[in-house]
Amino acid sequence: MAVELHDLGKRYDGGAGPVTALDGVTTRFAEGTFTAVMGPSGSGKSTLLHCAAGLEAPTSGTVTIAGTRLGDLGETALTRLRRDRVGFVFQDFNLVSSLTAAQNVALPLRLAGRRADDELVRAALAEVGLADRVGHRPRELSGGQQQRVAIARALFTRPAVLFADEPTGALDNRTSHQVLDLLRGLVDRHGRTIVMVTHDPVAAAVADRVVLLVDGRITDELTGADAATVADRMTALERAC
Ligand SMILES: Nc1ncnc2c1ncn2[C@@H]1O[C@H](COP(=O)(O)OP(=O)(O)OP(=O)(O)O)[C@@H](O)[C@H]1O
Repeated sequence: MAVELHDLGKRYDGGAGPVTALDGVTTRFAEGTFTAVMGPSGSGKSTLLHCAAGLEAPTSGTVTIAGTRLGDLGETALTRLRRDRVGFVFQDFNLVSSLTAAQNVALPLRLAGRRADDELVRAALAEVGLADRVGHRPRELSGGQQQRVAIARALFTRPAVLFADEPTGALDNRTSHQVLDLLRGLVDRHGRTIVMVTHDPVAAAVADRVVLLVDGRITDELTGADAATVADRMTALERAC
């Protein structure tokens, strides 16, 4: 199993009073599967992704990635696991503007004091369809191409799972489709495991499974649903909230 979440809870004790962002989430993301996480605004989707990726510590419950329980790790081991076993892509790409596509892909390894093999970097960019953009800087790339560089960077260490938080949120429809096709192909052709937060039923329908969150709890799941079915379920959820 790529990722297992057991009875995950997350509470924020902010100035405005405590907020329960996750309330007993139990689920699993199997290797070679594509899962979308949906839910109304504030339902805990980003918190779920951050806790599952080890970017934030849950208040209770456990996260297990490729057989390793994150709560058992010290800070150094957790940093290493996050770097080597977890990929993360964000809505706004988070590329370094002064670096080329290839340098951006190699950056996490370089920051860890390791060298990235040029051929492997080139292959990673080829895997996302950017073999001819290796030397381009982010401003010389379209939004969709920048997101593909971010995906290549996230996958470079061959992580057990790729988490994507609204990866198509900043892209137009056509470019979104290209990025979603790429993600689907990474699962189908390369056996990657992807967990993606999205508001978009069309994006969610590309996944094998859609997990629906309400008030920090998983309330429903859909398997193999088309965009219309996902949209109907979301509308029903939002009406009930
Ligand atoms: N750092 C924080 N401090 C306090 N409360 C927080 C913090 N981060 C998130 N929350 C709260 O936790 C709840 C879940 O937030 P989260 O961002 O996970 O929701 P979301 O489903 O991703 O929302 P959206 O779709 O609007 O991005 C919200 O009520 C939010 O206000």
